[in-house]
Amino acid sequence: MLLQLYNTLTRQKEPFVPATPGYVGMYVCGPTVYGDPHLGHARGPVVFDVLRRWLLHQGLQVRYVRNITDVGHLTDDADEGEDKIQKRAKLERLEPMEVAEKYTWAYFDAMDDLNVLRPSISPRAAGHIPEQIELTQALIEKGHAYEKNGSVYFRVSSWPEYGKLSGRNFEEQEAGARVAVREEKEDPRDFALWKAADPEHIMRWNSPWGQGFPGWHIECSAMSLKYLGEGFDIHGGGIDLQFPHHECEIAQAEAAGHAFARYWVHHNHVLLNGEKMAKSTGNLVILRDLLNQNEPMVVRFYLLQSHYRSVLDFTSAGLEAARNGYLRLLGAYREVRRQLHAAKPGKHAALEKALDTLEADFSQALNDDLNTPQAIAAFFVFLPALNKALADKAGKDSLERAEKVFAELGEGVLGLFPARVLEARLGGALLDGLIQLLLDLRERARQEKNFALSDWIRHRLSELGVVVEDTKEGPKWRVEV
Ligand SMILES: Nc1ncnc2c1ncn2[C@@H]1O[C@H](COP(=O)(O)OP(=O)(O)OP(=O)(O)O)[C@@H](O)[C@H]1O
Ligand SMILES: [Zn+2]
Repeated sequence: MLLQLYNTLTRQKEPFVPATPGYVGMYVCGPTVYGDPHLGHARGPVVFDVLRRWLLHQGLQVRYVRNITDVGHLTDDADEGEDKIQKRAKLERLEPMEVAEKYTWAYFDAMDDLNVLRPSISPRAAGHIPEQIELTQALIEKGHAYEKNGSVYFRVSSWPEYGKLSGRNFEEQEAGARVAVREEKEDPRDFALWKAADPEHIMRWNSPWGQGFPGWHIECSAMSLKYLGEGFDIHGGGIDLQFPHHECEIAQAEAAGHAFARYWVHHNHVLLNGEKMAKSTGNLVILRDLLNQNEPMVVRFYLLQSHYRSVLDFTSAGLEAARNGYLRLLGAYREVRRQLHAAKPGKHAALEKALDTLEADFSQALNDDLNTPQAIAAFFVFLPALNKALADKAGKDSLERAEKVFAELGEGVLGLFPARVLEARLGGALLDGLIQLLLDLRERARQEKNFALSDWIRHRLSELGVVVEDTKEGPKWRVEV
């Protein structure tokens, strides 16, 4: 395995070696489902989707867990404020779980449109309360957590390694705990594992410490360990989660005696007007609007055109440029598929050579810390040679190989060419109507026993990639280009 990944924990690129040969366990922090996803929410899922697809392409088996936070994420990261979902529920006059359900599906729908493979497991925090209580109990037993007035806090002073992921020193950790430091905490850096529920708090469960709800960080430690086991391979998320969220996840798991994630991969932010796109500030582009107004693959292509560790400042001009680039690649892929129908056997030397280069450059790019812009660039370098070969009416063997490379790398790994896009019926109702007209003509020719004409119509359609099948219900057609 030649993949090098930048590991936030060691602050360097490292060769990726799975803990168990042949298998990869990967956990990515998912959304807190209290509002419509924005474009920023799509970046992580798309980037980690390509990582997952690249690992699958190497023949590895991947278990990919991406959680849904439906409880415990407060409006203030420093353990204060209201539960984000409960707050939204009051505004929308819904049950908190109705809010969670509504926005979970909005998120999943957007991910489907973006051709993001569904996770192997999408665990919900509210469905894993016993696991979170158990981990909290283990931490109390080991002296790394304490109960106060029905809430439980992690005792940061008992865990010297706290700070190793973010590199934050003592003062900087305190700064993270800024506002309204609760008097019941021994140390301002301590963070909640369990919170006692105020009388008006709706989302509450029984626990050994009375009725309450889990802290935000504990769900990810509990659920990743449950589904991926000790010392699992990759943990991902946005860089805003490095501190405190991921720092706390590590402390909770390791202080309880578990080996935790080995590679920490963090993607950078999508910006709007130079500021982080964020729900809480309203500085955002709603993902659904973008997907309705644009071919979702253009949005995916746009996200992959920058390296995941760089910021991506969203502009309409940038999206427009991505559309042009994407359509050039898609057009070339479609033309390969179209010419395949009529191609004669044989190889095209220059195309073969260009394919060798593309495959080598593509692998090198993705193995270098998932350099998707470089991998996409390899396709653009390939285009002139491909277009020349198409103009030359290249032989079928080479065209088949070109098609395979588009299918396996362009769709299989980058996820840019789902069947939906390849088979899009450009022209919609008019095209449908015209094809139906030709099929009706063919039917008439057959009734008049003019089989030469009916076969000729069918043949000409098939040259255009329209495949006609005679069924009991009459002729059916589909476009294969
Ligand atoms: N602008 C952004 N660019 C990239 N990733 C983002 C952006 N905003 C949020 N994320 C990522 O989306 C995931 C889910 O975020 P979450 O729903 O928990 O809160 P949030 O949306 O970040 O809240 P807010 O938008 O108010 O900052 C996290 O991994 C986070 O890093
Ligand atoms: Zn998490």
